[in-house]
Amino acid sequence: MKIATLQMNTQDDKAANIAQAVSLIETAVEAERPDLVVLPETFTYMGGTHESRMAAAETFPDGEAYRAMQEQARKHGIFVHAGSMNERADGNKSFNTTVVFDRSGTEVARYRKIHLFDVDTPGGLTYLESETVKRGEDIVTYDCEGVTVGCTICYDLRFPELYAKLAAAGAQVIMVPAAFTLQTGKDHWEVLLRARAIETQTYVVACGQIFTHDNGKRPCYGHSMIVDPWGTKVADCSDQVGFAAARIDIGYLEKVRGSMPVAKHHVLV
Ligand SMILES: O=C(O)CNC(=O)[C@H](CS)NC(=O)CCC(=O)C(=O)O
Repeated sequence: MKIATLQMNTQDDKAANIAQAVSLIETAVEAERPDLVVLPETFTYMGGTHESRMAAAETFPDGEAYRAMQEQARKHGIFVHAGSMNERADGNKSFNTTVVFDRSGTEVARYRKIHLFDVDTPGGLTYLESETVKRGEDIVTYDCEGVTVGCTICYDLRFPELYAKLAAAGAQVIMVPAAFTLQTGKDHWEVLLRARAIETQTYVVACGQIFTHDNGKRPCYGHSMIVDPWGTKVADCSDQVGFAAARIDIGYLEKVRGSMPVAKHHVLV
């Protein structure tokens, strides 16, 4: 199984964002022949006002972005892990939702971000995601032709208990679509991704936003990467709009888990 992580720069023009995603999928499919592609958090819309974001939010399955990603899955015969899209919720809020399509374009998973980013970052930018987003409650995994894939989004990365639960549910690959900030990302992103991969002995596939959003006000860190179950980075998008790919080797994962069976050695939980 081969996965490509597609690093984007999303702005406040939904049609242009969908076009950027489609173009990256086409190029990555041509170059890498992946079985699965993953897109970043809120790849359909970033910036704007609360009103314009709500206008760009969708109901599924009739939303424009939903249908475009479903069509890409079907057209190329690949799994599309559509990082996240704003899904309309009650009370003038949305869910921050991943939808996954299989090779036929059938929806196989839907995950709503559990941990919301209400944080003052060191650079002085304040984020209050819970003001506009409703949090999800369910832990989600899906089967990708014999490989179990777990869903997380961005700030979820800081909560290892979620990753432990996904691993306990059988996850061999854990996805992390994100819009990680430059301020936090430069010091924490790779450390956290590699730690989650090492402690769960899974492939961690991270897919971020790069450059600025919201009229230059919000820089994201990029460095979408794939980390293997030993904690080694095996692919990195660096700091550009583009993609990186890696092969998921379940034999290697089993070897790592077999020689160091940490899942069987927990005594405090
Ligand atoms: O709101 C949008 O437009 C897209 N979503 C985001 O940017 C989200 C919520 S504000 N960002 C994060 O979760 C960053 C986490 C992070 O950077 C960290 O944990 O350090």
